[in-house]
Amino acid sequence: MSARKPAHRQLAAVNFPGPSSARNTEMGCSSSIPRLLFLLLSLTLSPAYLVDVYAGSEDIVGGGSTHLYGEILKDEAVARLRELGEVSDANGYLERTFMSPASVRAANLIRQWMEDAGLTTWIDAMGNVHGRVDGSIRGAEALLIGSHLDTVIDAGIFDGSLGIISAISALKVLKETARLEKLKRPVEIIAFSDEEGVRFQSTFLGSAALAGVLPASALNTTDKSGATLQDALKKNRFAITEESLRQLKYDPQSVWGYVEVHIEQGPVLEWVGFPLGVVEGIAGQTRLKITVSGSQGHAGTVPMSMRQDPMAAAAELILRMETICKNPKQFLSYDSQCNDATVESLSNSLVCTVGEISTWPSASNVIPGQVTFTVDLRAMDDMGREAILYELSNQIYQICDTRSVSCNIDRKHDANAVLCDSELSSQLKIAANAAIQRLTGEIQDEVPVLMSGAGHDAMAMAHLTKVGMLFVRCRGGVSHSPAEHVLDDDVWAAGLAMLAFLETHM
Ligand SMILES: NC(=O)N[C@H](N)C(=O)O
Repeated sequence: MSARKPAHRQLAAVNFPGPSSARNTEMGCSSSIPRLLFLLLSLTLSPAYLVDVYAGSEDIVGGGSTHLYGEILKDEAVARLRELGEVSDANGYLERTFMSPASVRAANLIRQWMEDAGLTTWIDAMGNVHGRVDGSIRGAEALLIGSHLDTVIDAGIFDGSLGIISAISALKVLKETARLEKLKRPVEIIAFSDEEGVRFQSTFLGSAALAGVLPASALNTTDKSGATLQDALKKNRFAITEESLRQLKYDPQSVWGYVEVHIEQGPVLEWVGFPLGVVEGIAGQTRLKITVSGSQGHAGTVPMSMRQDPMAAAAELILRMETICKNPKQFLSYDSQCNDATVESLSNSLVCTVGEISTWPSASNVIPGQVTFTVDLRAMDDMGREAILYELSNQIYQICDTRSVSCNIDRKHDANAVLCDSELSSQLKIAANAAIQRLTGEIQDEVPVLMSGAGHDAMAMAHLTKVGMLFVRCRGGVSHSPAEHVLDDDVWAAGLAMLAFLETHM
């Protein structure tokens, strides 16, 4: 890896607390929910507020005791998370992007663990790892459980991996207790090959292929080195063609639903003192690549008044974007598309980020000829997100005109907001409550219900089937950072919740 790792500052990611019951079925202009209200309510109601609910849990439940399967759901799961966290393409930090050597090693490791849990395994043409056990009822629809094996650059070890490992552990418990064959429906764990979208900028490659929403044109998308997605797969002996991509799509009739466990990546569960939460919905997202082209020149000779400097233009564009995203209300005109509800929803959920920027030719004594940067924009309200994108584009073109540089906006990725299935969510809530009760020996308040600001494979899988998600508390809400941390006991709680959920399918 060429980049040197800089010193880290910790920043908490943000998820949006949601109301305590699943009901709002519309993500358009009318989806206005006072989300902070729920958080405040939870803070008042929860006796465990800001308290580690497992303080002293070893005494209460006897760490590693058989009935709570601590050896598998906690000790082994944590050891595996650490082992997988070492599988990296970089020296000294975690980086595992789509089809990299480390991601291939990770896929093989996960496959071994799936086999150890008694599952039949295979790796498909998009590099997704599958582990499946048949159900006792012939022809029953399958329960799919998944998360992703790829990571961001300088990642934490729980993002994605926790969902895969907690599911494998829960199934391993069923195997060890001779209950695997009691499952009525087939259960299939899928470790998706790409969710972060770091290499090709188009996220959910693995899950979108299985859901049948990855267009054939995606095979020609290029990474920074100019390699296509198809090349990247071919290099690892996955001979994907348009036809084989089509064949990856699951028949919706053969699938019962999709469930995903994931770290929260935000601070709410920690605030309210719960290890687990149920996800009500996931924010929609758009990724843009903006290219600003100006006039390349000598840093010492071109007078300031004669410059067409794309770097200064990019700086202005980025600051304008920040202003719009901080105050959407000031920039949107109210019409039938954009009413009070949309604006309120945007005010609560809109976030915009420039995470990557590059310049050409990138030398201190050269006025750049070109600057390219990414924009990641998310909101719970899809119409509101469109309205912001429209406003942002207008402002970008205006600024570029004024500065006599040219701008190109390339829309690299879009995913609409998704609502989790209410029935699946209640089942997950019951499972999470059961897990917490079994671990603490106490009856707690109901597990919280949250909105997710982060994107998940569940967004792609929602095109195929109903989806449900369980969040796991992480320290300080920090994610996409090596400081990401989940308590061992919370890993245990996640495994127990998955086990309780699987037991309802027996
Ligand atoms: N869970 C995640 O971090 N997912 C995405 N890749 C994202 O939100 O960008």
